[in-house]
This record gives sequence, C-alpha cells and structure tokens, in this order.
Amino acid sequence: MTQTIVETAPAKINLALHVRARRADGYHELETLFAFLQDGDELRFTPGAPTFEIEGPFAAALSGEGDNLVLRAARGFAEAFGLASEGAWVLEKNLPVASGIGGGSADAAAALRLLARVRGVALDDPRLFAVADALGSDVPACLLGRAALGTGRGEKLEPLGDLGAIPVLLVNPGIAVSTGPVFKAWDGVDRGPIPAGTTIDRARAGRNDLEAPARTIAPGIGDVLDRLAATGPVLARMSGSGATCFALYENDEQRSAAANTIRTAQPGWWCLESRLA
Ligand SMILES: C[C@@](CO)(OP(=O)(O)O)[C@H](O)COP(=O)(O)OP(=O)(O)OC[C@H]1O[C@@H](n2ccc(N)nc2=O)[C@H](O)[C@@H]1O
Ligand SMILES: Nc1ncnc2c1ncn2[C@@H]1O[C@H](COP(=O)(O)OP(=O)(O)O)[C@@H](O)[C@H]1O
Repeated sequence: MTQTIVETAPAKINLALHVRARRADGYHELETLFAFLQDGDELRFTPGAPTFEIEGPFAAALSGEGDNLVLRAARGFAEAFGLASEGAWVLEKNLPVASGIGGGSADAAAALRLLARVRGVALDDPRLFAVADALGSDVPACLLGRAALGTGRGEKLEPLGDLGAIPVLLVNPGIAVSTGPVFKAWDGVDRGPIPAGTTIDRARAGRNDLEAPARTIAPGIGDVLDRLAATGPVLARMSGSGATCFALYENDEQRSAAANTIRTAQPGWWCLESRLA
C-alpha cells in the first residue's frame, strides 16, 4: 500500500536583518539572524499519479497561480538526483502569502526534505542545498530549519546555538507585500553589521533594514509595531520584507495576553501564537 508522508513547513522569522549592499546582479548582500517557529504550513505527499491541491485558511490566495514553489522544488529534486518525484501533493496553507515569514520558501524546503526522506537522500547532501539555492534566497535557510546566521543573499549559513522554546506572537494586518519592491525601495545606506553577543542580545541590538522601505509601501506596518511594542515584549520587530511582525515574550501567559489584546482591538488581523523551534 502506498503511504502518505507528512512534513511541516515551519514559519521563518528574521530576528535581525541588516542590508549591507546592493549587488551588480540585482540582489542584496545581507546579514540576518534566521529563526524558526514550531508552527507553519503542512505538506502531504503520496507517491504515484501527479496532482496538486491547496487547502487551509490561505489556500485562496494561491489558487490562481500555476507554478507553486512545491512543484518547482519537486522538479528541481528530480533533475538534480535523477530520481522520481511524482505524486499527489496536498499543501495546507496556514501562513499568509507574501508576508515575510518564508511561506513559499518554507514549503519548497519542506518538499525537498520530504522527497529526500522518501528517496533515501541525506538531508545534508550539498546537492539538496544547491537545489534550494536555485529556488530562492531563503530556501537554504528553510531547508536547514534551525536558527542560523545568514550572509550573502541569505544562502550562506552558520548554525547558531539552540535559542530555547521562546514564546512568539506573529501578527499580520492583512496586507500582502512582495519582496522585490521592498528591496528596491531600500535607501542604499549600509548601517553596519549585527553586533556581537548571544543570539538574543544580537537580535535586540540589531535592526530590520527593510522596515523603513516596507513602511513606504504598506504604512499599516507602523500600527502593528506600535501595538506589539505596547504589550511589553522582549523584542518586537517586522520579519523579512513584511508585513508580518513578531514579538518575543518571557512566558506563554504574556504572549497570550498580548494576542488577546490585539485580537480584540483588530479582529481582522491574523495572529499566530507559537514558540521558537
Ligand atoms: C527578505 C527575506 C529575508 O529572509 O525574506 P522574505 O521577506 O521573502 O520572507 C529574503 O531575503 C527573501 O528571500 P526570497 O523570498 O527567497 O527571495 P528571492 O525569491 O530570492 O528574491 C525575490 C526578490 O527579492 C530581492 N532580493 C532577495 C534577496 C536578497 N538577498 N536580495 C534581494 O534583492 C530580489 O529583487 C529578488 O528578485
Ligand atoms: N507555496 C507557496 N506559498 C506561498 N507563496 C508561493 C508559494 N508558491 C509560490 N508562491 C509565490 O511566492 C510569492 C511569495 O513570495 P514573497 O513575496 O517572497 O513572500 P514571503 O515574503 O512570504 O517570502 C507569492 O505571492 C506567490 O506568488
């Protein structure tokens, strides 16, 4: 009997994101602290006849699109390893689309991990990282799936020590923001590296250099950050190119109280209560 294999695609956050330079190839040189949550999208795969379905709260946002990153990842895997990657995919889309928390990159990385498991490829095989790299700047970090310092365009990774299961709240005001235009709106000023220290100290002393350009595109991000800052977090910041913002808390009670306050004030906003992985 053919078995269905399940893989989670954890949400990614950038605890800090410093943009250092614009490169000749159009990408930007970054320094970023990647971290992952215990929750995210879910991917299911049954080897056999090829089909692709999307379900879950954010399925509609992707329904009109042909070339999902999951299928591009499956094609990349088949080409790189000469192994079959056809089957029935079901993507449960729990994370908002175009929102700075990995989404498509996390799904593509989950597809690669899943196929590697099915076909007996080691998860640290450099060819798997090469496929991830070709799919997007964030996909190698999502493939690694643990806290890491990212440099280059985000693909050069140095794993960081375990951060512990820190309580996290994600908030998205329902504004989709595409990554390319946010990088284009960056003012070109290098504001310096992420300072040294423990990862949490580095995160707190760091910045998200994409916040200012993202706010020119989606001014509502300012309201999200103000509301999160008012809940007394250890750290509140925009993730990636936005518009999702995150806050870290000392304990689950503080995080849940913050989530309740924000849900009451803004019932239309998306909130996810989770912890760092
Ligand atoms: C900003 C970040 C931070 O983690 O996250 P998200 O907001 O996407 O979650 C990433 O760098 C996004 O990575 P990813 O979403 O994979 O980007 P890609 O598909 O490689 O690139 C999309 C577009 O973003 C711009 N881009 C991306 C990465 C980078 N280092 N410099 C860039 O200038 C380029 O204009 C590119 O055409
Ligand atoms: N499985 C997927 N999940 C989310 N987005 C996807 C997926 N597959 C393809 N995409 C495309 O990728 C875009 C999201 O890219 P991007 O703006 O970089 O988002 P994010 O900031 O969330 O990483 C979507 O608008 C959609 O067109």
